[in-house]
Amino acid sequence: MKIGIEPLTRDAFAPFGDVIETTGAENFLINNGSTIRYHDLANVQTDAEGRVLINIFRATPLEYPLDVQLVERHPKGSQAFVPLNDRPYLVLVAPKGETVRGGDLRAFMASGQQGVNYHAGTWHHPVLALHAVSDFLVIDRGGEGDNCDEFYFDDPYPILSL
Ligand SMILES: NC(=O)N[C@@H](O)C(=O)O
Ligand code: NI
Repeated sequence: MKIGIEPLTRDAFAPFGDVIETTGAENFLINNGSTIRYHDLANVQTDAEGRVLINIFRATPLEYPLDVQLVERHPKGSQAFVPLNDRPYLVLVAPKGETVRGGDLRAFMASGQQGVNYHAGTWHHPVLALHAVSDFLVIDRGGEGDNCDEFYFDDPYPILSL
């Protein structure tokens, strides 16, 4: 069984987190009218013991069709990915919960102008670059304690083809 790949929209992604893009975003002029501020695009979450990190992930594309072996979640905070090379990439998520059913997996094609912010606890596949090594600005939670739960499927599920 293959997952269908959906276009990434705020509404479709709402159960999993935020879409970071200018389209449809609240915005207003600042800097004496020379700059548009696209305001409050994502809910950055961290626990009291953590702090917010700004990172860059340089991701190498995996082999496709992809055997989805695992998803992971970060219970202590959100994790945002913003593409820096204007290249599309894949987002693979599943609803919060203690286990993941393969049938609950959702795949989205993100454009090079769209970032995503996984809310704390959202199951997701590690970053899925396409076509070429791609850089992502990543905003997530740093600090003490384990903040990465992994869930492995009994069988690679499902084949994700492009
Ligand atoms: N492990 C790590 O920092 N990366 C993953 O969380 C990911 O979502 O790519
Ligand atoms: Ni992650």
